[in-house]
Amino acid sequence: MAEYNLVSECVGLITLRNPPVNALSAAVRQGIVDTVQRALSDPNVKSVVICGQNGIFCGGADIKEFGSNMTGPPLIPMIHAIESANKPVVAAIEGSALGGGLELALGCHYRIAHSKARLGLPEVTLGLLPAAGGSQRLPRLIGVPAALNLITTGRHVTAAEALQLGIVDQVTDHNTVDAAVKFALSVAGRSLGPRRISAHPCPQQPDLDALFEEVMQKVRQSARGAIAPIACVQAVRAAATLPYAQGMERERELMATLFTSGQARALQYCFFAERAVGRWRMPSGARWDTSKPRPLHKAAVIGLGIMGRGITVALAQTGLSVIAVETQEKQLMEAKQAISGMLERGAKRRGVAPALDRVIYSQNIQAVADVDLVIEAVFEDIALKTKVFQQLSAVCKPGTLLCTNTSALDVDQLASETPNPELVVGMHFFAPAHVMKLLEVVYGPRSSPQAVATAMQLGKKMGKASVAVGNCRGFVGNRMLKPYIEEAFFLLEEGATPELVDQALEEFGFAMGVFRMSDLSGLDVGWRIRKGDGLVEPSTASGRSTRIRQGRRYSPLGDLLCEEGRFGQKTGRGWYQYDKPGSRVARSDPWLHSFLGAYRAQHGLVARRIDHQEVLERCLYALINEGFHILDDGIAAGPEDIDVIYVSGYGWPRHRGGPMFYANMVGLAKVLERLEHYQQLHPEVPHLQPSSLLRRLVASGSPPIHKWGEAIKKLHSQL
Ligand SMILES: CCCCCCCCCCCCC/C=C/C(=O)SCCNC(=O)CCNC(=O)[C@H](O)C(C)(C)COP(=O)(O)OP(=O)(O)OC[C@H]1O[C@@H](n2cnc3c(N)ncnc32)[C@H](O)[C@@H]1OP(=O)(O)O
Repeated sequence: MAEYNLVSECVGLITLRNPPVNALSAAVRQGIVDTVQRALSDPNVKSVVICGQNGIFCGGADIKEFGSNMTGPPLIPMIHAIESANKPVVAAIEGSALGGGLELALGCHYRIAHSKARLGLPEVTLGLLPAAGGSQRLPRLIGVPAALNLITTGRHVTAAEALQLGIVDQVTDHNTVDAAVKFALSVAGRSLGPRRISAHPCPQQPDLDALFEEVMQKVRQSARGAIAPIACVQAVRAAATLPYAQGMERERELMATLFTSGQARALQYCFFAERAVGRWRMPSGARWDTSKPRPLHKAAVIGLGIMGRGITVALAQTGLSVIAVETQEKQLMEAKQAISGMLERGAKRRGVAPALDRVIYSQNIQAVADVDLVIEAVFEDIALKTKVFQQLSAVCKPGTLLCTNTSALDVDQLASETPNPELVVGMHFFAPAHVMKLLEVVYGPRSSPQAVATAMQLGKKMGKASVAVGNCRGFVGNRMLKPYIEEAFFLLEEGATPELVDQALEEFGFAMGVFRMSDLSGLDVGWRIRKGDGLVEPSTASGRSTRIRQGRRYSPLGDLLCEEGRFGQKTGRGWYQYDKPGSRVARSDPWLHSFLGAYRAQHGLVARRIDHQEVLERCLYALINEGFHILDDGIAAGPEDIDVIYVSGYGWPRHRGGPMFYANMVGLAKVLERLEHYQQLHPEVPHLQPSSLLRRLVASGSPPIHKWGEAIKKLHSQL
């Protein structure tokens, strides 16, 4: 919908009205077509201003329409009609002008932006390209290199940067619509030819071929198999080399390939999934919209190792006062230096003053007496954490929320050690905590809805994808990682190499294969956990029986490497070799290959040829299968929660939508069939046994992913 008013006697003011972001739905497009026509045909109107209601210009095309039959006037002719108008049209940009919203503004003759506005062409993040002329107009307006940067990354720019680049004509700190109306009055009657961007030639660029070759190479590398960034480069190339009309034709062709692609579906699913996880709910019936978060002013972090330092930085950057506690003086001084450095670097990047004085350092846990929330980040040891929780319960004022940054320990057990278990939740950060996007907020059966709401809101303020999950071993992310890693170990026993497994996973789109990731995070982490679980045994024994532990297949390969002191990057040796400890470039290691050969010989294993498909099926389907168990157990509220966790915290390629979305794309029946196949071959591997939820979903006709929630409820009620 678009509203029309005549203001200042001769300016036609068109206001887009489609809350919350004034997306260009069919009704809005129709409204724009009608109101523009009205303004142009009214002889009293000398110029036109387009703005959006509620302080936001336009969030772009209506993404929800993409999956359906699109009706209403198409965007491209609508924008052409504005550009070819014989009266000046000014875009008054407040809040956001994104995607189709910015393309609409580029069709206007002038653009005035509020200083707090943000502009961008983020279509690439949805698996698309700016196909309402954006890929053709932006390079003509700001030149090829800058346009390539914006279009291939989808990044949003501030009004100041937009002014510098030449995207907007004026920036105001005052009322943007008033400024635009004033501006529109001042340009009434001026020649519009030079203001029509489509009529501009693209600014000359020396050695265009070399530029595009270089950009294409970079984009291919960072795209990890995503097709939209490549199509974006091709579209900008068309703008640089073809007349406008032919460039538009090329833009349309490229968009046609992207529009119906699985990648676009996956990326748009991720967009909505990220928003859906904010609408959390607990099995108790508590929900996001009925649970009020507690206001937070002061927080504390206990334990200033790597995690505690990152958490302190993340808290201080949200504007909270933080008491950072570390009992050992030397560690406290080291942490203070490290935290100050991180805050200074972060502030420099964001162009703000560092929040150094927001952090107070103390060796004494008594210093946290008056904080609203504490995040405990001491060593991962249940006895130590229990002690800290007991101390906190005695020290903190009544009502202080007690959060534990554990990655695997039982949040409910910790809660039971405190007099107020309802105040306890897990906040599982990922290292480095001030950088990584993911936060698992873990609730136990006794966590209060308010405690969960507060932790979720805090995560959002930190800019994290916060996902509320139930309490179980490994929560969601690490629980699903276990079968994935185990399958990778089994594949090595059967004849694969770390290089082969990693290559298959990286070609699939993972940032890093499982073995490179293991080298980065340290092999000793898993070793310690397996020791704690009583799985690690002396390495001298051989034969099949030593590879069955606690009644299931077990591979001691990781343990054997640790016994050799090969902990990964930090020791310069792991599944790969490195130039020196701490170095990041993984090189194939002949020692490892002969070690694998000797291991197979010792255990009577005959290496066979393993292809990429088997690697993907065994590692990914085992992980997905665990995801179905998690849904069945009610640990994650829906497949979106699992997918957001995997995309934002575990390097799962976003253009494949997350593991559960991927299973839906592959087909549940196919996933089930392959799991059954591998389970027959490896009966001693329980994680290959298809989950009963997967079986039930297939039996009920494999509903599409957005219907799983309903199906799960129905299946549970039939049990
Ligand atoms: C057969 C072949 C045919 C081929 C040819 C096809 C022709 C088609 C041609 C079409 C050409 C189109 C070219 C243009 C494409 C686009 O414009 S794509 C959209 C680009 N825009 C974006 O990516 C912006 C997305 N939105 C945001 O980044 C943020 O929402 C925001 C605008 C910055 C606001 O942020 P915030 O205040 O934090 O609010 P949110 O929580 O993010 O959002 C609030 C709710 O609004 C929903 N929403 C946001 N944007 C859109 C949108 N563009 N469309 C629909 N809905 C949107 C969002 O989902 C939230 O709602 P809930 O999910 O219900 O919470």
